[in-house]
Parts: sequence; C-alpha cells; structure tokens
Amino acid sequence: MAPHAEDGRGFAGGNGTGASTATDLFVVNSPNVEYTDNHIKSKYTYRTTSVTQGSDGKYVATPKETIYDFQVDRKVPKVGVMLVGWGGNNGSTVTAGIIANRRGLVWETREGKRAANYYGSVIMGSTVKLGTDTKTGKDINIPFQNLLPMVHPNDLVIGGWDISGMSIADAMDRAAVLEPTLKDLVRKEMASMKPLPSIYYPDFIAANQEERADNLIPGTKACMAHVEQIRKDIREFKAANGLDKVIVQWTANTERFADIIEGINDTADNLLKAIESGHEEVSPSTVFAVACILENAPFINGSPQNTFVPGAIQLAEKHGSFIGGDDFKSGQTKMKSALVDFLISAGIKLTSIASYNHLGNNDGMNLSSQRQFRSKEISKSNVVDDMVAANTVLYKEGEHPDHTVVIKYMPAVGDNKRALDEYYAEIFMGGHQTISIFNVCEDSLLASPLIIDLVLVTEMMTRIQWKAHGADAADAKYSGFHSVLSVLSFMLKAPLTPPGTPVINALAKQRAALTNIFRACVGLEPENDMTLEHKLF
Ligand SMILES: NC(=O)c1ccc[n+]([C@@H]2O[C@H](COP(=O)([O-])OP(=O)(O)OC[C@H]3O[C@@H](n4cnc5c(N)ncnc54)[C@H](O)[C@@H]3O)[C@@H](O)[C@H]2O)c1
Ligand SMILES: O=P([O-])([O-])O[C@@H]1[C@@H](O)[C@H](O)[C@@H](O)[C@H](O)[C@@H]1O
Repeated sequence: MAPHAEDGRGFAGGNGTGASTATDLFVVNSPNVEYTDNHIKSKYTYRTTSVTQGSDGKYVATPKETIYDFQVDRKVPKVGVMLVGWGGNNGSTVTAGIIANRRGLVWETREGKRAANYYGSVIMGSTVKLGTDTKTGKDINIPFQNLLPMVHPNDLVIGGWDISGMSIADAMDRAAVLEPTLKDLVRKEMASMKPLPSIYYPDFIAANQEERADNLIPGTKACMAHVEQIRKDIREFKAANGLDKVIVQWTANTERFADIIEGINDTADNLLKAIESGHEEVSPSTVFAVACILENAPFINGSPQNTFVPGAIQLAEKHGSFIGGDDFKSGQTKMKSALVDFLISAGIKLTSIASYNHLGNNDGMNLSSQRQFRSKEISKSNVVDDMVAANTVLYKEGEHPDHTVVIKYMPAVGDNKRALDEYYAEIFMGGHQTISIFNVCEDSLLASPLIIDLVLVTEMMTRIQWKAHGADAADAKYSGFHSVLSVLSFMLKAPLTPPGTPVINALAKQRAALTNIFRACVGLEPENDMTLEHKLF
C-alpha cells in the first residue's frame, strides 16, 4: 500500500481542529462519569496502601482509599509553541516534521518513498488498553491521543527565539538532519520563519557558540528588561496568531549549572531581586523560566542545566504556573531507564554501566566544553538511582553500580549520535552477564517527537482540574495539578518533581503514571495487567 501520511485523525467528528476527542472514539459508561458540553467530570477512587512498621519491625499494610473529583475541559484550544533555540537541530527538525505531517507529505529516499509520521511520539504513535471485549475477551487498544481531548500536533503554531538569526529553512540545512527531497518540500514555508532575537550570556554556554550569536537582545546579564521583552514576545505571538495559549520549551544549548546562592536564587523574591540587580549567576534559561511563569505560559526545559533554581520553583508555585524538565530523554538514557529496570527487577545485580557516546552536531560541540558536559553528565548519571534504591535485596544501603558517562564531539557523524553501552552484572552462583549495545540514535529525529509530546501533555494538564470528594469538601474549589509537572517524566532524563517528592526514573512506571492519570480523568481504573478474567474460570 502506498505510504500515506499518518495524522491519526482517522475518526469522524472531533472539535473542528480535526483532532478527535475522547467522545468520538469511546464513552465511559459509569455512574461516576458525567459528560457535559464543556467538561468530562469523574469521581475517582484512588487506592493505595499505607505502611507502618511496628516496634517488632513487622510492617503493617493498610489499604487506603481517597476519592477525587476530576474535571477535564473538553474544548481543544488553539495552541502555540515557542521554542528557545528554534534555529537548532531539534527546533528546525520538529518544525519541518509538523509541516510535513500537516500537509501529508510523501518524499523520495534511496530506500523508496517515505511519508510523514509521528513515530517516536508516545501520544501520537502508541496505544493504550481501553479494556476487554465482552464478546471475544480480547484487549481493545486505542490511540493514546484519543484517551483525552488533546491538541493535534498538526494544529500547533510554531515560533520562538534563537541567538542565531538564520531562517528556520537555512537552520534546517545547517542541521543536516532531513532528506533533501523532504527539505525541498517544506523550504518555502520555513524560509519565512525567522527566530526572534534572544538573550545571550556568554558564560553559560560554550565559547564555541559565540560565532553563531548574531541575533541578540542587548545585554549580557540578567535584567528585568529581558524578562519583560520575553513576556512581550509571548503576548505578541499569541495575539498575532489568535492563540488561546502558548507553551514555551527550552531546546537551546545546554548551559553550565548555576550556583545556588542564598539570598540570590533560593527564593522567589530573591530571584526577582537578583534579576533586577543584574546578578551574573542568573542564567538565560532561568530568565526565560521567570518570564514564562509571570506570563502564565507553561515552560519546559529540554536541557540538563538547573534552570529551575529553588527561587524559580517557588515563583511557579506562587503564580500557579506550570514548569517541567529536565533534559529530553531521547536515546541512550531512554534505553538505560528500561534496561536497568528490567535487570534489577529480574533480580540481576547490575554492577557497572559504561555509557559512551559521540556525536558531531552543534549540541555535541557545545558539550565538548567541560562545564556544559558536566550538566549532561549529571542528568545522564542519576537515571538509575530510584531503581537501585528500591531493591534492598541486591544492594545494601548506599551501594550502587559503577556508572560512567562519556560524551565526545566527533564532527564527522553529525546528528547521528553513536551510543555504546556496556552493562555488567552478577548472576546466579558467581556468574556474570555482560550486555553490550551499539545504538545509532539520530538525535534530532528522536528528540523532536518528545518536544511534541511535552507540548501535548503539558497543554492537556492545563485543562485538568481536581478537588477532594466528599461532604466536608462540598465547598472545595477545583484546583490544577502542582506547578511542577512530574507527569512529564517519561520524556525527560532528570524529571523535576514537586519539592520533597520522589523521583521515578523507571520508564515503565513513568508511562503507567501518565496513562493512569489520564484514565482516572475519564473515571477508568488504572491498567493493572492482572487479567484475572483469563485466569479465574
Ligand atoms: N536527542 C537530542 O537532540 C537531545 C536530547 C536531550 C537533550 N537535548 C538538548 O536539547 C538542546 C538542543 O539540542 P540541539 O541538538 O537542537 O542543539 P543545537 O545546538 O542544534 O540547537 C541549540 C540552539 O540554541 C540556540 N541558542 C543557544 N543559546 C540560546 C539562547 N540563550 N536563546 C535562544 N537560543 C539559543 C543556538 O543558537 C542553537 O540554534 C541541547 O541542550 C541538547 O543537550 C537534545
Ligand atoms: O538522551 P540520551 O541519548 O541519553 O542523551 C543524549 C546524549 O547522549 C548526547 O550526547 C546529547 O548530545 C544529547 O543531547 C542527549 O542528551
């Protein structure tokens, strides 16, 4: 069958934007779920197990039920996404990809025709189990994008900033990621796309980035004028495109970590004062985060630096703005977060992980600078901590596998990042298992779908509200989720979580959390894979 563009709009109806809504594909038949013109309302019983430990050391496990009311706004808004670093490999590639999907493009390659798709997007390219067919007993799986009334990426309006003034068409050529035949089909549209000037504080990214910095807002350190300019840019982009909301993502270069300094970036008020006073330790990404928080535009950090200093998190909480991060989880780390989960939960004692990769794109060039590499080393190294700590059978308190991360800049391979990993483990009776992986990850083609997923999920979260259910909560008002969107963790290497809450890196758990929170919003139980209906008869 000739390839065709897969935009996942295969269902009739929808909300005018072409995207399907949950009611187009399924309806939940439950006394706990109510559909109105504007909302899906559900009463959801959240079941957990509380554990205490007696003086004898014995655990006591007590099942616990908490009832929530969820409310989902069914109106799919017109959404814009503004990328910081729009002219980069990721920014230009995701832009071309959305245009190609929107237009249903098919292009020639050496292996034959290829059609636009959203492979690599968990929302657009995967399915979730709705339930079991009462007649056949078989699973009924539906596209993830239809679980809730989500924005369709084809409808996203894209813009953004870059310190390089190159048009997005020229940036696409500079990135050298996409086939020439595809580039030719989108070039005209992208040639008219010009990134807005951005802020550039040289000390935060590698010196080798200076030569592309020709599209700048004046000033080389934080100031309120920069915050206000970014806020103005967001407002003007929103107005010019008739948008209902804007989501901002950092896909600009990896910055060095900022020092956390008491009195400077430890609280919201101190951070705002530090920006006003032009403190040199406030990074461009933190300035963007502050601007977005104050403009109530969700801000997602796709890079590993500590953009969200404590003051930024506190400011987001104070304003009820959404933030999320850090660092797209695209290739080597995504594989690691699944493989380590498998090994350790299978009772295999992983004792060392050697992760090496080399790449030749501009990201790699920036990371060839030690301080920027250090940011990436941190985000790539912490991904196993939760899985190790959870298995006290294999690991004593504080014991963990050796873990080395190496990144080398090798221009020749361009965006086709090579990831070489060795996993070494102890197995039964003194044996060892060695797993060696060679993984060519086309960096920007793996990251672009994550940028899309982060927009779609973040936007959906702005339309989900909750309140406690029950008589004593009769006057309770609906609220949004916590400002720090830990639900985004599936797409991120170093998931940011609300202060004091645990970080979950196991990939399967992250996906289950996302799926089951969305299921709860339509009154469906979490997927538990027990399939007792196939065992008890
Ligand atoms: N697979 C992946 O590609 C992947 C995975 C995880 C994280 N990341 C991170 O995503 C980011 C982008 O990756 P990329 O391959 O597109 O890199 P890139 O170097 O091609 O693009 C970064 C862009 O940011 C611009 N820039 C730098 N500082 C800026 C600022 N202050 N304001 C606006 N623009 C600025 C640069 O001019 C460049 O165009 C990097 O930080 C990278 O570490 C990428
Ligand atoms: O996501 P992942 O493949 O583990 O990590 C990748 C690194 O290996 C790579 O060096 C870097 O350039 C990318 O930005 C990305 O962070």
